[in-house]
Amino acid sequence: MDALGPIYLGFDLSTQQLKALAVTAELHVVCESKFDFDADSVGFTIKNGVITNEEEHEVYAPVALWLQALDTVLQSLKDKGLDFGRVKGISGAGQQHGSVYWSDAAERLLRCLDGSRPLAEQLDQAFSYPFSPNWQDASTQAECETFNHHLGSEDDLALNTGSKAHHRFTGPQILRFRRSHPVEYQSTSRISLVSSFLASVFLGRIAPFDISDVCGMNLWDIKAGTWNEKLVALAAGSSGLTELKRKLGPVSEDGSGLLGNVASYFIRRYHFSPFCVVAPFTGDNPATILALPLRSMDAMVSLGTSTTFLMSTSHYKPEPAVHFFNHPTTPGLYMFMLCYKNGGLARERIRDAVNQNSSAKSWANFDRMCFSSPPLGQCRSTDAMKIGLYFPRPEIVPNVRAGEWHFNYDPSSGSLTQTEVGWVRPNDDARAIVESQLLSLRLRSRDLFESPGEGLPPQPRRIYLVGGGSQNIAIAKVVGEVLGGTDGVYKLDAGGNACALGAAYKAVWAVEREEGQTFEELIGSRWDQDRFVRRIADGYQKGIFEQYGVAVEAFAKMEEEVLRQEDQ
Ligand SMILES: Nc1ncnc2c1ncn2[C@@H]1O[C@H](COP(=O)(O)OP(=O)(O)O)[C@@H](O)[C@H]1O
Ligand SMILES: O=C(CO)[C@@H](O)[C@H](O)COP(=O)(O)O
Repeated sequence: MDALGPIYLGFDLSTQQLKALAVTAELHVVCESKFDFDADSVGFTIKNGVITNEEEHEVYAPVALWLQALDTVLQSLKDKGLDFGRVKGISGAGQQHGSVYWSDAAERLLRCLDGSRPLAEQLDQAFSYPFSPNWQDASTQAECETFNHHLGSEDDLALNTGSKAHHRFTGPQILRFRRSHPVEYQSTSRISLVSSFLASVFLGRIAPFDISDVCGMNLWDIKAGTWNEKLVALAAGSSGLTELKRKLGPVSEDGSGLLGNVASYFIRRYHFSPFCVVAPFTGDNPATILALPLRSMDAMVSLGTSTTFLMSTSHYKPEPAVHFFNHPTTPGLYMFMLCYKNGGLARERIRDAVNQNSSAKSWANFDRMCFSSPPLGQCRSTDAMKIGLYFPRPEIVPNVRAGEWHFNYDPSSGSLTQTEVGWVRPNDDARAIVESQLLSLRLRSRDLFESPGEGLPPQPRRIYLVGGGSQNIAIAKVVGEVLGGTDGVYKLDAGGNACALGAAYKAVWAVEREEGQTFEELIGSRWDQDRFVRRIADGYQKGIFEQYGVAVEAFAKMEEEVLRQEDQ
């Protein structure tokens, strides 16, 4: 490793932590740090990084918490010996959809930051509202209904903006914010996404939206590359389209178009070079697909607080069950995504139940149950398949209330019964929750795949696991069994966080690319496959994959049944 060469920083401001990571121009990770919101913050009443108001289905986070996290994480990188003077470029990622409401004083306060005092203290007056709605928020059902009908149907909205209306998407959230906090809305000078908020702090002025993250708002017309004025006007209401467009500000259409130099605060306090530049920050999912040169039949499964399924594709085929975003670096490519609210925290609940709710947070018992239970709880092929749904929070796909459901499916008769007969709970739930989350991914992604070779059923070529849950080999094994993957299941072995890594690579590319050189070309040429990824589980296994093929149909029936019960 070149001890004096340039360094690039990547940040990930996600639900439960702020992570930071430094790489060399050769893509080697040299330093990492993280700030866990629950464990490390001082003065905030939060759980899993957020505040929940069950009555209103609101979930939100205090913006000041993130400022405290940023100073602490930078100090910790410094304490670990990182020489900020070598940092040539910074990029980052934020949990998607969350909005930050800046006050009239924001630009002045950002411009005049004093390097001797912490950010949180100085930016206290920079916000017209102190909280950011979190992606787990489910308070905007009425606003979503309005959005879905505004262009015709939810299919029309999906075609235009890449997604149908979702509770967490920023357009419906702004509409609700304006209605429920009219005074604060009025005194908002600018609105940022979490990604552009963090970029703004580094820049010392409010940054534009990123071309990929802007697609998580239900406001951006992806094909036209402009705001959809009908939708912006809907969110703006009588306060006016022009005013909301001013609050939203510009969109940075070039994923590599440098935003400017780092603010003097960081030069004085942490000794950054005045030549260090800030590249656009993007959403945490778009940044995750930049952690490796992803090929078209590869899939990524992010096992973070949310579970997401990500692919890079040149086909734009939005429909209400899925999401399409602009690719964060490459015009003409898109990111396909499925997103589930009940990911890591839902699995943790089963882990805790298996541990008999002791204070031990070990995954060992959960993993043992996953390894020892047969697929779908079937000891013999004539046994019923055990399938379930595990939603401690209201779910996104399908849009259903919080709850837990258990079913048995008889493959020979095709009959599905809601029952716990034959279930040994909570032990059987360990494998069943992982299977349930993966069957939903398989159901909704299966049309994207072609057969990878003669005699093989359509499936991904390679599956990459990222996020906190990717450390879990038992989960990885079930991933290969349910989703297949002719090349196997892999884990990133370069640094603890794919999303921050992707952001750091984005900074490398933005600064070092030659004229016209794409992200995939530059990162592909420096990518060291043997060092950066590790095969952790088998993928396609003939017989088991087909068994789950039957279970996918049962799973679809189960969802229909639960939705039918909801409608009654
Ligand atoms: N060994 C493990 N097995 C399964 N899940 C794990 C393991 N370690 C961490 N996790 C999960 O990872 C989640 C956090 O993932 P992370 O990607 O850091 O989240 P986020 O980016 O959303 O803040 C936790 O909620 C936890 O459930
Ligand atoms: O809402 C979405 C994507 O649409 C979530 O994926 C958030 O982007 C937050 O993800 P975590 O990294 O915190 O799980």
